[in-house]
Amino acid sequence: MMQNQIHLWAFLQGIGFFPTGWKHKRAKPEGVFHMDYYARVAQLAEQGRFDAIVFGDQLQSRGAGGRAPERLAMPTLDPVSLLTAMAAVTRHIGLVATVSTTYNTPEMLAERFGTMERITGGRSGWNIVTTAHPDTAPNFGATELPPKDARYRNAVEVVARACELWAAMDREGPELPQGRPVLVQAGQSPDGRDFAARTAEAIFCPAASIEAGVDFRTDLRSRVTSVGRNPDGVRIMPGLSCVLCGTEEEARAEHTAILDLADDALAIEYLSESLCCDLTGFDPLGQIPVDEILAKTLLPQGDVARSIVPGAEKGTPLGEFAANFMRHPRGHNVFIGTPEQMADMMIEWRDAGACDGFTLQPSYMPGGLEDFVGQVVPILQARGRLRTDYPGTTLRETLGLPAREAVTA
Ligand SMILES: Cc1cc2nc3c(=O)[nH]c(=O)nc-3n(C[C@H](O)[C@H](O)[C@H](O)COP(=O)(O)O)c2cc1C
Repeated sequence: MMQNQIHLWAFLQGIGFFPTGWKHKRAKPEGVFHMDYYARVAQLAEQGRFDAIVFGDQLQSRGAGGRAPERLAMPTLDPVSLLTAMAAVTRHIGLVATVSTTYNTPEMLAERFGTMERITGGRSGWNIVTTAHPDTAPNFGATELPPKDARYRNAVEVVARACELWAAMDREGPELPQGRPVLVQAGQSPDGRDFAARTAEAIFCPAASIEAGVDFRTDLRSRVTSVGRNPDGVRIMPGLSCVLCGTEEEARAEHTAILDLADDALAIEYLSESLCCDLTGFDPLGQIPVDEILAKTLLPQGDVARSIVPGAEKGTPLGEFAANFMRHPRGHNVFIGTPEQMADMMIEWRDAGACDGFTLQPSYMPGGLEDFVGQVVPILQARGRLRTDYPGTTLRETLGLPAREAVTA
């Protein structure tokens, strides 16, 4: 395997990572419910020699917080079905589906991923989440989510049981190509990191700076070591979005132009969604309605207060606050510059131990992915840091992971 290889994943949810990305002239929002769009982007990611494509899940009720899906263009398609369909038009790329342990039984999980594993010829991965959105509980006959520590305790048992079921399927034959899906995780809290350390073979995380990446990876690797696992058996893949142009100045102007595609209404919908509280009836020129938000939000009040009170104290109008909030990339790294500079940055992060690779979140789709594959991938390949072909047929081989470890509750 090449030295300090950069792994690449593609997070292709919706029409791009930027909330306004779907309004970009090179976005294709009309494609999001059509297979030819997904075929095209899957083949493009494979052409760029990405390890895997990842899709999230959203089990909460739609319309939460006043969101209008047609405006934000973030459709929720079932990730297992979607990725299995993408397998039919690709040959090597891995397919990582996010599925919750809180609202699925081990038997359902074993069946779905067992099918995906066989149908994709060993390219399946499971991004294990416990579901954090409070609007989900009513869809499953409950009033509230279980507390986070209970969700993670349950997740350990669910994953261990699902692994037993895959082992049984494998024994009964025909063998599962990888024995089980590659196990992926995306939790950030101490409970989430401990869970990842016990189970995950790859981790999708935010890291806004190289220092944040080094801190996260160092912490995770030490947690992995302390449970007796090999830290080299875990790939850490922070999110990375980008705006690329021929010069840095042009890229900055393009970034501003994309953000400026938002109007007050879109920004307030996005804020409503993020705060789990419908603000669409409030005047964009009025004050931030702190008391109403804290009374109505479904999220922990302390977290919400931390994000809105400083703006309210400065007297920032609601519309302006919402527009600024949209510019904040949820803790992920957004690179703005030339393709050469982006390749330099990626190599620097990898060599500093800030990551094993990146989860690309194109700012708009499919144009953002086309630019990355056409302009950055050849530079990384020319510098010997990105593969020019796949090493085998399974996702485990592509990730260069060591032999599977047992997962026990
Ligand atoms: C990059 C990233 C992607 C995530 N994707 C999903 C998802 O698709 N579905 C979901 O229910 N949770 C998702 N989560 C949420 C986490 O799995 C987790 O439930 C949440 O971060 C709260 O747990 P924590 O406090 O341990 O981070 C994601 C988290 C991160 C950091």
